[in-house]
Amino acid sequence: MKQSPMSSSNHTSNGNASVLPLENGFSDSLSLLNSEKAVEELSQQPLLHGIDDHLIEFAEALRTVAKALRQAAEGKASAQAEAAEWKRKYELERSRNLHLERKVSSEEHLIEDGRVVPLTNQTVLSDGTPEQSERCCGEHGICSHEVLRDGERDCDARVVPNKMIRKASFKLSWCCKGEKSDQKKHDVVSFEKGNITTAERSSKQISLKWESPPQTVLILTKPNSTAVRMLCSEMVRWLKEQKSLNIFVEPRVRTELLTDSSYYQFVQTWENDNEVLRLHTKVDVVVTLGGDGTVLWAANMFKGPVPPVVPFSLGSLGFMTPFYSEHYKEYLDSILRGPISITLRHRLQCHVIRDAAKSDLETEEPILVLNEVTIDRGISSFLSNLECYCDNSFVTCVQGDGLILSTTSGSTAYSLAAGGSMVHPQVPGILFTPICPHSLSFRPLILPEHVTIRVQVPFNSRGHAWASFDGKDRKKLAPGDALVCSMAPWPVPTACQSDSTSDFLRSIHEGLHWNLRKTQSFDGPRET
Ligand SMILES: NC(=O)c1ccc[n+]([C@@H]2O[C@H](COP(=O)([O-])OP(=O)(O)OC[C@H]3O[C@@H](n4cnc5c(N)ncnc54)[C@H](O)[C@@H]3O)[C@@H](O)[C@H]2O)c1
Ligand SMILES: Nc1ncnc2c1ncn2[C@@H]1O[C@H](COP(=O)(O)OP(=O)(O)OP(=O)(O)O)[C@@H](O)[C@H]1O
Repeated sequence: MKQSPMSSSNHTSNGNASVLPLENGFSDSLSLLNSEKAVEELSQQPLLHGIDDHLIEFAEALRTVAKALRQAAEGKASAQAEAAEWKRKYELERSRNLHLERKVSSEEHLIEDGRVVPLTNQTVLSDGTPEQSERCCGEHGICSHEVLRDGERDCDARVVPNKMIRKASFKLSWCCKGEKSDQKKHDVVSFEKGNITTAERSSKQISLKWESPPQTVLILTKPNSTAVRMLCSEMVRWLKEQKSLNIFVEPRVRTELLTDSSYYQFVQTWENDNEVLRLHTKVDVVVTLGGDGTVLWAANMFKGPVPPVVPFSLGSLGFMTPFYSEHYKEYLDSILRGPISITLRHRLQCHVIRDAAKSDLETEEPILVLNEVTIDRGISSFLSNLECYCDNSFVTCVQGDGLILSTTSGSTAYSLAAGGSMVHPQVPGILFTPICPHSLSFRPLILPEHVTIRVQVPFNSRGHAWASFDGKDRKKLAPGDALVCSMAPWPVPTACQSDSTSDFLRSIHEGLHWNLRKTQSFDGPRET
């Protein structure tokens, strides 16, 4: 339809306030009305001889279309008129406020050395009007940090315009489990002038740059695999001869290497658990050869800080193993040079507190998990009954097969199988996923990383519960026992093949064939 020459005007020819210009591709209502009139005129002209029924039908159709368009335009016109009315009211209110503002600030002067000085920190322009120094949102915007002025209302609800309201100032502080810590204050959030702004992201792609060259590598391997064993001996030789590195392996692997050849005498190992506890002080890089289970194994060896882990894929799935073993030389070459993109995989720290314990501090050795801790009914045939608390607030009572408390790295493992969401490993959070809950309304939760979760086996529970850690180390929980779980201070830094996000997406595509569907054919019904 042709645009009416008057379509950009806000007024009709009879001077009535009408329709504002339309911005959605329609012509304005006036042109629609004109079209309808034209159709009307056309249809009322006497039929010329020879014009057949088609023309009548055509005119009827045009009239219907024009009528529909007119109705649409009228609807839009009334909405726009209403908007215009609101805008007018807003402008009126705004100019009244500005007027009051000027009045108040002119009353707020004090005499200093015989000069008139404004009380506020506003600059006064040459004409005496105060300059709006914080007008950052454009002419019609209201910013939260602007000083808002308002009036008190008298008993007849009339505005008495003399009271000035300022935004209250405040301070933010950070605390976790009762302890105050302002360390992150200016890293992540700023709160200058009463405005809270996220200055930085709390989690980012992390890059590791060596400040001195790595010297010692620990190689951990999946047992009972010929392919892994062959690759391990080849890699040890290359790292020694080409990179002159110190090499540590597990006692089992050293024995295997020496069975193959006495050449491997230089390979180091440990003799007892105490030496394992001190490994992080000697090892610069950990290489894993296996699947996800080997990465879990490596994480489990470090009860405190973990050196960067380079996971090579020699398993079937490999969500945490982005490196292809065929290209190990190129990968290791670039990793030893740095910088490396890493994913900081958070771990959960779990404590079992027995009923007999006098306080929550009396716990068994903490256990760190990279994937999850599972509390289930084990071999018991009874429904498990678990009372759950988050920072001492009651969450729910899980009645079903059990509960999974998972890290975001573990979100693609058991938690996924139990219906939990898949979460990017760099997202800080704890997944709370029930296993076969006997309830129609239970849904998995994701809780923030700073909380402490307590799972209590109630005294009235019919059976025991069993806790397992990354699928291992089962511990029996009797009625009255509890498991307390929070984020551990030592994450597992795993090297990325490209970056944390690309590696995560590639693993869910390749590992799970996530959302793989044949593309719908072009051939078929289509919108016209
Ligand atoms: N129903 C289930 O899905 C189920 C049941 C029990 C245990 N698990 C998982 O197995 C893990 C132990 O792994 P394992 O290799 O020692 O035992 P495993 O040899 O029995 O392998 C379990 C499978 O889980 C995969 N897996 C492990 N961690 C993963 C992760 N973060 N993301 C995606 N997949 C992952 C492994 O690749 C493997 O295919 C447990 O932590 C638990 O998450 C899953
Ligand atoms: N160094 C190790 N010593 C003892 N056991 C290990 C070691 N590395 C891995 N395992 C165990 O071996 C099992 C299998 O390991 P992993 O998951 O790495 O291989 P996979 O099962 O072939 O891989 P995928 O799960 O991808 O198919 C796991 O239960 C894991 O705990």
